[in-house]
Amino acid sequence: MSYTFVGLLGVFPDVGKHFRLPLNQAKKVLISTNDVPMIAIELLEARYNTVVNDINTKESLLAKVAGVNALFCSAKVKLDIDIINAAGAQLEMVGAMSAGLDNIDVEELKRRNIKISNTPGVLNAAVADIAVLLTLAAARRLREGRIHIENNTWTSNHKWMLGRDLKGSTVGIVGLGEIGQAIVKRLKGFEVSQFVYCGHREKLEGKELGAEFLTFDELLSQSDFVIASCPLTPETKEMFNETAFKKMKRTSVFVNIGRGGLVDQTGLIKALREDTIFAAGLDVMVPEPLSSDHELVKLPNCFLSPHLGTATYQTRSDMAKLTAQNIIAALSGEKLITPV
Ligand SMILES: O=CC(=O)O
Repeated sequence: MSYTFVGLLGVFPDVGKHFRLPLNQAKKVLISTNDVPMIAIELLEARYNTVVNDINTKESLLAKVAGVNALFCSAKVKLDIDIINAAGAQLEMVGAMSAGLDNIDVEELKRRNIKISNTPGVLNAAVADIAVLLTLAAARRLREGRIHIENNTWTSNHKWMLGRDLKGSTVGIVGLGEIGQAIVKRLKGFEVSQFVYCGHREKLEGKELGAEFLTFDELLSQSDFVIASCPLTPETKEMFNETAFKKMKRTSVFVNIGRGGLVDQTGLIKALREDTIFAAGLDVMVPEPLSSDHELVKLPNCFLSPHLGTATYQTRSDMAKLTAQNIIAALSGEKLITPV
């Protein structure tokens, strides 16, 4: 590169975008969803033969994935062994624009030495904010209150619509990963009296946050708020079932920002209907999207949000950029930024 051109880049950084030749047109990247923030598309298009498609079914992914070196994927379609086989032996990298990997056959990808990345870190704040929102909304009966306004049944009575306090409460975090820790940091401002958590092992971060490590059963019976912030794995599948809800306090609030599959929804519906627990706030459920006539939608003590955990402009943009940067690292033979 000439000094003049390098100098020009310093003064007009955008010039590089127009003059830079694709580094490797021979490498093919498939972005499997067309709703990805532009930043990621631009980063990849500038370097590789990049195809953007809106893929919503397994059949269309099977048809489009053949011959790609890297796949930028969203959670719309399960990435199973059929897709991996259809891609072909040249597949080097799968970049997931999500923290959760329950939709991807990670084991099979690893067995074939295909690199994988996800997007931890950049989404912690947004997801933790939603957890706080759901905790407060469920505890203070926001859905029920709204129904009363709509039905003209708003009552002035000192015993009407009483909720549960975070102040002085015990909050139990199931899965004290980065998101769980971000939730604790936020809730500290609400004068919670004790934080407890459970998971595979006691963590230094738990000690630093002043949270006590308990077994799952101890956490259920001692917590006023139980917040699920763990990944969905065969081990955690439906861990919140009828038995678990029975171990919780009748006054307790259950919040889920992990995955819908963590919950046996029939058990949850029963617990909410029979006042085994006080209320629930869910950002994730099964299936997604949930149909409007689903029992969970009808329950007044269940506050739902449609999987909005990472849905902010900044977070989605950061997730897309990180996914693209991981793909670039993989295709350049460099270390991934956030490998799985
Ligand atoms: O649910 C969102 C994610 O896993 O990123």
